Amino acid sequence: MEVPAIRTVGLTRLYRKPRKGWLRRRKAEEVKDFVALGGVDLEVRPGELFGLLGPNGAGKTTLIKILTTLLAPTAGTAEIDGLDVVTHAKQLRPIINMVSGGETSGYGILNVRENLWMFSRIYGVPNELVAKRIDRMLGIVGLTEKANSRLSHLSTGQRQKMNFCRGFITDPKILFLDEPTLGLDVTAARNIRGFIKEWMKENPARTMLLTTHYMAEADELCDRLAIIDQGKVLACDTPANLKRKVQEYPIFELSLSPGRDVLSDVSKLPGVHQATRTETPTTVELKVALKEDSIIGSVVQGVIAGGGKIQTLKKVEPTLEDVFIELVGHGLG
Ligand SMILES: Nc1ncnc2c1ncn2[C@@H]1O[C@H](COP(=O)(O)OP(=O)(O)OP(=O)(O)O)[C@@H](O)[C@H]1O
Repeated sequence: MEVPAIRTVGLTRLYRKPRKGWLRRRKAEEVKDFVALGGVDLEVRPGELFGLLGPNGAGKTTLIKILTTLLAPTAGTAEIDGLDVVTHAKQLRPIINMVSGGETSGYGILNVRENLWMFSRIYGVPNELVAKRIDRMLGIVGLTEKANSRLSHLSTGQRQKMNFCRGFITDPKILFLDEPTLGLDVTAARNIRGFIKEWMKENPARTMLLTTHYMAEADELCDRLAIIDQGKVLACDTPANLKRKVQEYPIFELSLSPGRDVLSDVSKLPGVHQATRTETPTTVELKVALKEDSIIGSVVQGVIAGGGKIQTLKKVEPTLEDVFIELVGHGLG
């Protein structure tokens, strides 16, 4: 039987949250446990590019930290390539690597090439391979010109690119990417997504677990994904199957001029399954999932009666955000 690349059973992590006055009186009854992960069961197959999609605070980083042996679970088990993250941490560390968006790793006084060389050698990458891999990765992220610049002289985005390189140069069997495109410009993020796909195709034995709260990124990259909120997995499937689940409700997007909030009026109309509102500096976007197409007539009337001014109206295909809204009743933002 195939050994799963990642397997968790009832994985739970509590954080001790000090209540007010904790510094003065640290009594047991004043400390309340916070459930960051509440019994997560997951199985990722070898070769899969698996996504974790969830809002801020959902538990994604906590899960990745446990899987990469940086944090101990409170209960449940987690295995990487058949090795338990607690009892076999030492054996599994050489086959994994992790990139965390927004993380500042490396030494400021070393330049980019020296930092990458150091991390590769710590992992035991043969010296003759290191230079080649560093050059390739720097080229991919567009950092070749900064190879000899000190880390402390790089911008935040450039450091993030170096972090990204660091994750790949050890050629891990299982790679964890926590928000890899966080804070990167559009072109850099696109290049990185392209490289992620290419890297996975290069060797079918590689597995990747990626967290993101960019839905388009999850949709574009992931073979399967788990939607996670408040420490629980709400759904787990391919992006296409997840979207199919919400296809029974036609979805319309109305762009309105800023003005009175008509969301609650629209939500109460018969035949409206879900309604959400997003504000941009110039417009208000109203998204409605309806029991059937014909209901849109009463939605338009309801918006106008409520004082809303409609700029555009279109029917749209469901996105992963619609799946998320269906599952938790609000958007990811
Ligand atoms: N060291 C800690 N002590 C107490 N609570 C913590 C700690 N680390 C995380 N938490 C809490 O656990 C929950 C999950 O946090 P986590 O960082 O795993 O979320 P996330 O899904 O990665 O969020 P984001 O997208 O914002 O990075 C949050 O409510 C957070 O406040």
